[in-house]
Amino acid sequence: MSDKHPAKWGLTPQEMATLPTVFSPDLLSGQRFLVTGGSQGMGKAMVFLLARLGAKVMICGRTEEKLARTKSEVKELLGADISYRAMSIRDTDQVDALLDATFEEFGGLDTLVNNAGGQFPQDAIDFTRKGWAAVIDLNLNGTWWMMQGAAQRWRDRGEGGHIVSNVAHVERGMPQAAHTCAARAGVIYLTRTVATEWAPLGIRVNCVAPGAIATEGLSQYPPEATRRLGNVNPMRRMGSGWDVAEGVVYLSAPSGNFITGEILTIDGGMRMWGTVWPAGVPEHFQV
Ligand SMILES: CCC/C=C/C(=O)SCCNC(=O)CCNC(=O)[C@H](O)C(C)(C)COP(=O)([O-])OP(=O)([O-])OC[C@H]1O[C@@H](n2cnc3c(N)ncnc32)[C@H](O)[C@@H]1OP(=O)([O-])[O-]
Ligand SMILES: NC(=O)C1=CN([C@@H]2O[C@H](COP(=O)(O)OP(=O)(O)OC[C@H]3O[C@@H](n4cnc5c(N)ncnc54)[C@H](OP(=O)(O)O)[C@@H]3O)[C@@H](O)[C@H]2O)C=CC1
Repeated sequence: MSDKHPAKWGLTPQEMATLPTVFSPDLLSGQRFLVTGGSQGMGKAMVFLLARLGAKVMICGRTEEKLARTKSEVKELLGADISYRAMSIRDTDQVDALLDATFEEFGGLDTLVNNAGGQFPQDAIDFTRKGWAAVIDLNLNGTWWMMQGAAQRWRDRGEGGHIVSNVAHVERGMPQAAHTCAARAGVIYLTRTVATEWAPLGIRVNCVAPGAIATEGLSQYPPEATRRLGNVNPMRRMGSGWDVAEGVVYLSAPSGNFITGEILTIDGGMRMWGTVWPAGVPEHFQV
């Protein structure tokens, strides 16, 4: 298990179109979703599942080509139309434009999924200021601009909504990813805070916290690190984007109506046992 290293990470569109789901096909009929980073990885699995359950979906990402490909795959395999907009969540003007376009096209929004994010593996002691700022800006600031912008629009329209942010399992820290650990901890505590502030507005706010999940995003990690990823939790296998997508649906559908301020951990038990070491295990920790 531990030395599994596929040539290509992630689920195929055909798998996402046919994987079994516990949810009924019309569960999200008429529900409107915005998924940031919906063009690959976990975000794309969410898009396929949401579309299969009848939701209207808007996605965004920086690369138009990947967004257009996802749209055409969803159309071809599911017969569903999704919308997209190329943008960066780090740019506040682009965040406003995306939210305005989504509310206008769909006549409102029911769930915002903050999934876009990422980082590079490095020892914290070597972070440059630019590298630190990039990871904080993407994962903490970008996520916050999306959260606040959606909540302001819901408040102004007198409507409620739901926010679910894809963070990471960070309870025991994240060696070689301290920047993203700090940013994700920030999102978790923003979630726990505004879940109370925004409850009177009818806005629920939650997170999903994945462990090691097989997605295209892992291709930017060194093989000596990714080879170990199937061995960093008690189940001794990686999760898939589908596992996380089903968690997002559980929180967003009526099953989540009384859930707010929650962090749903989807990690095969990694919070109890296993360490990722995304840049490779340092000599001191080798056993
Ligand atoms: C933890 C394991 C489990 C998790 C797995 C996943 O999340 S899988 C999902 C994984 N998916 C993703 O992560 C997807 C999204 N991630 C990204 O787009 C990038 O990782 C980003 C967040 C750094 C933004 O990048 P950008 O270019 O748009 O941003 P920018 O131009 O503002 O700042 C760039 C600066 O960042 C620095 N720097 C960058 N790389 C390295 C490095 N290898 N080494 C060292 N430093 C590095 C460097 O300072 C660089 O400046 P320079 O030296 O060029 O002047
Ligand atoms: N895979 C894993 O094991 C784990 C992943 N995570 C986190 O979960 C989330 C999803 O992970 P995963 O599916 O693996 O990631 P991927 O790298 O496969 O996908 C990331 C998505 O986010 C988009 N994106 C990146 N930067 C921006 C930006 N500035 N603005 C808008 N969109 C952006 C990407 O598109 P584009 O590049 O075109 O912008 C892409 O669609 C990320 O936050 C990740 O860090 C957390 C724990 C574990």
